[in-house]
Amino acid sequence: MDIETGHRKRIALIAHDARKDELVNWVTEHRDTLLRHELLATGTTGRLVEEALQTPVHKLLSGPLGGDLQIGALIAEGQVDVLIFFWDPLAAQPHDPDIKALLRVGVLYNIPTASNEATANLILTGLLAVMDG
Ligand SMILES: O=C(CO)COP(=O)(O)O
Repeated sequence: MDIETGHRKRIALIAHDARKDELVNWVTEHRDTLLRHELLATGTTGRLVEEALQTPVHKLLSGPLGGDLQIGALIAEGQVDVLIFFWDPLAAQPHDPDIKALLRVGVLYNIPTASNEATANLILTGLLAVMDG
C-alpha cells in the first residue's frame, strides 16, 4: 500500500467498541489538526472517523479480522508515524494476540503511541506541532 509521504504525518487510529465514541469525539475536537495529516484506521473505526470528519480514511480490515496486524506490518515497514489506539481496559478481546503484536511493534519501532485522550492530546499539541514546524 502506498501512503502519501512528505510533510504530512501518517496517523493510525483504532478504538475498541467500548471506546469508539471517545475516539470519535476526540477526532472531531481535533479535526483541523488531523485533516493536515494522512489518516489510516482499522475497518470499523475508519468508517466512523470518515463519517465524523467527512474526509477519506485509509481503511484496513476490521481489528478482529486482521486489521491490527495490518497496521503492525505498516509500522514495521516505516509507514506509520503516530498510533492512537484507544483499547478497552475492561473487556477481553478475541484477537488479543494481534493487539499485543501491534503494541509490541509500536514500542519496537519507537512510534509515539496514545491509549487515552490525555496522551493523544500531548502527541497532537507537542509532537505534531514540532513536526509541523
Ligand atoms: O478491534 C480493533 C482493534 O483491536 C478495532 O477494529 P475495528 O476498528 O474494525 O472495530
